[in-house]
Amino acid sequence: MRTIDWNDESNSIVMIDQTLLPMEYKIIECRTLESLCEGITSLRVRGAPALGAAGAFGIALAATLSNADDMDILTEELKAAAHRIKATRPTAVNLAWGVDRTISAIPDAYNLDGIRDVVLAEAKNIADEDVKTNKKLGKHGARLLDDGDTVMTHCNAGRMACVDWGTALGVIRSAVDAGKEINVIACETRPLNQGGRITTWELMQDNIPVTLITDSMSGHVMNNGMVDKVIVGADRITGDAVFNKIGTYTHSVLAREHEIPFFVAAPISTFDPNNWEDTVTIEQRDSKELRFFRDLQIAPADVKVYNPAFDATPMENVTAVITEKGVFYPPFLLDELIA
Ligand SMILES: CSC[C@H]1O[C@H](OP(=O)(O)O)[C@H](O)[C@@H]1O
Repeated sequence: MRTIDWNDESNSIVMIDQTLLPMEYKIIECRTLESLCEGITSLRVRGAPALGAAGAFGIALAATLSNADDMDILTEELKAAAHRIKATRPTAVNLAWGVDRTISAIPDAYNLDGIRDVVLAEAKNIADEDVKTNKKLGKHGARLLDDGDTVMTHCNAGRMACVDWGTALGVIRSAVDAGKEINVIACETRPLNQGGRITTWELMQDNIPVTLITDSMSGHVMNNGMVDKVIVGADRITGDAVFNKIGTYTHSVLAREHEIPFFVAAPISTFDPNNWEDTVTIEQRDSKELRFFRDLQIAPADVKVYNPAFDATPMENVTAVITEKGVFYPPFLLDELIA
């Protein structure tokens, strides 16, 4: 089962509900645009490439559900759906990229059913391409890892953050496939613990050795020579910064201090040449995520909370960016890289 897919029989979106992992593996179906948007905002589906596919399938779902009897009306409805989907999470550029690329297929249609067909075909193309892209990216990145390396990662940039295979974990999987022994240190990644819940679960399923640590331990493990390389995913890459899960910046500073290579693995669709660090919106999430873990209260119910979902890592802290087109070493010109 891919992380997210289209069900041709019910004309709906199916996805693994990641909020339940690792305790429960449950596949859910989104039959309405609102249920998809809820799934995105609640992180039932999450991770930049997976959000790209979710946005694309969201347009296909809106087209399928529409009762419009006119191409222009349907087109306007899909543009409204695009706006609604993009509003769910502002930082991961892939969400808007997947929506916009699917909407851009509409002019290829000659009638109402044609619109429904072309947007669904484009969404399926985006999903299929993501898997191929991650495998290419993984092979490029695998050459940067040495046999016996211990690699630290943050959050989840595995197959659950993509349609399949993964980006940061895709590099690790490709290195293991190439016969290299790789040990992973996974940071739990508060407050939603994508690392502790999902990365560990993925790697244990693949029999890749993984050790879970708290985010606050990263300096200690680096200072004690326990980390050979750091590899993370990304939600948006601008010319001057990498936007990724909160805590990534901290690890990058520590890696630089300890002269440990800090790699970012991301497809070209995560690159954003139109923005800079100071123009990107960082998603602010609900205070409840810090006051409670699931239903367990872990802080005063009325304590003031600051809960940004992402931070910005300056490109000068990044050793290399790994993409499906190859490995790029900063400083590089974004326009040339994505051309
Ligand atoms: C391969 S992109 C994964 C990227 O997305 C995650 O954020 P979220 O779990 O909030 O969607 C995190 O930043 C990962 O590095």
